[in-house]
Amino acid sequence: METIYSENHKLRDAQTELYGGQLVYPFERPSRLDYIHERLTEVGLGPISAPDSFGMAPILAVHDFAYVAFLQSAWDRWQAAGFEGEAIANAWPARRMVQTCPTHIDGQLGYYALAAETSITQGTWQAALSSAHVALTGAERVRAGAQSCFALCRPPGHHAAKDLYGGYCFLNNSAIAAQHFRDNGMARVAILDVDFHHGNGTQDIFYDREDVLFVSLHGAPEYAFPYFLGYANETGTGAGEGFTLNLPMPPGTGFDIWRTALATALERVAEYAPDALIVSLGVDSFETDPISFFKLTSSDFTIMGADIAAAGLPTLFVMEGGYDIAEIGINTVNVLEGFQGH
Ligand SMILES: NCCCNCCCCCS
Ligand SMILES: [Zn+2]
Repeated sequence: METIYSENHKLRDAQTELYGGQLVYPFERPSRLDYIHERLTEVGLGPISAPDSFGMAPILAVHDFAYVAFLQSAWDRWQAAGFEGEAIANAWPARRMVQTCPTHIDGQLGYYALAAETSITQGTWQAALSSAHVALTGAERVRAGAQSCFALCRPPGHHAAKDLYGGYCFLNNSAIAAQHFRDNGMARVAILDVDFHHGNGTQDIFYDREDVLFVSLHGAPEYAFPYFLGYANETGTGAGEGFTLNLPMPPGTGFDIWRTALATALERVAEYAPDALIVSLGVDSFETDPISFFKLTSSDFTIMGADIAAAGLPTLFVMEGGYDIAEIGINTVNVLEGFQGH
């Protein structure tokens, strides 16, 4: 299986994350991809190729123009406003307040942020754009006939909505790839999100549409970020009714239960009969992930890959989360090796 990868991810080098009332070194850090890259090379999964550029059109096919303009200028405007630290949202349009975008950058951060843990820094925009181009390049490989491809994306994307960032995400790489498939001849695309966290952004982007099926396995929102989306009763709206399937699971869930949910998810995908499958591949369902609460083992990820392969669909894997850094390489590549059958 070919991997698409760019060193540009290192431009996203935030030094602070708000966690437990402290500013800590971010869980979503550049070294995550070093461990995956090292493991890919170690097992010889396949060629590792640089992304092509796709400009801004595929980004703007998913994300609002004003939101993209905000992302592009936020760091410079934050610095110009005289703030010392990294750009972190701290005021939101809460209940019964107006959803009007303020002029000041400090207000705009809160208008566009869904969570406070994710800072914006110098290079964040460039890294996010490059990450989307990694996903688009992988999509092009699948469109050209590859049975599978791995888009080693960083920063991740599945929490980002058309006009929302947070959960370490700025541009929704999987959604951008899905829209690219739709804009280039594919009638139906399925997105399977196996990251521990609900892909609220991906769900939101396609929620009223029947041409993209969204299925997610995740920590129950009563207990897990993003907390405010991902319930089983969210099934789509309008034309999209029935084209969102959420499979939330409680703290402590192990692979026996998780795999049953995967089977349910894949049944829905088979019934939908898409032209391609995009897997939002987060491996934070791992038993010792520091910010999650599922109990999958490294060998479970191999089985996960094999189960997904059984769907028999052209498959684009898009890297999302995974924060047990020492094990992220093994766990991620186990999925891909399991998918390939060895
Ligand atoms: N107390 C946990 C806060 C989690 N904050 C964001 C997690 C984003 C995961 C992306 S895959
Ligand atoms: Zn996650």
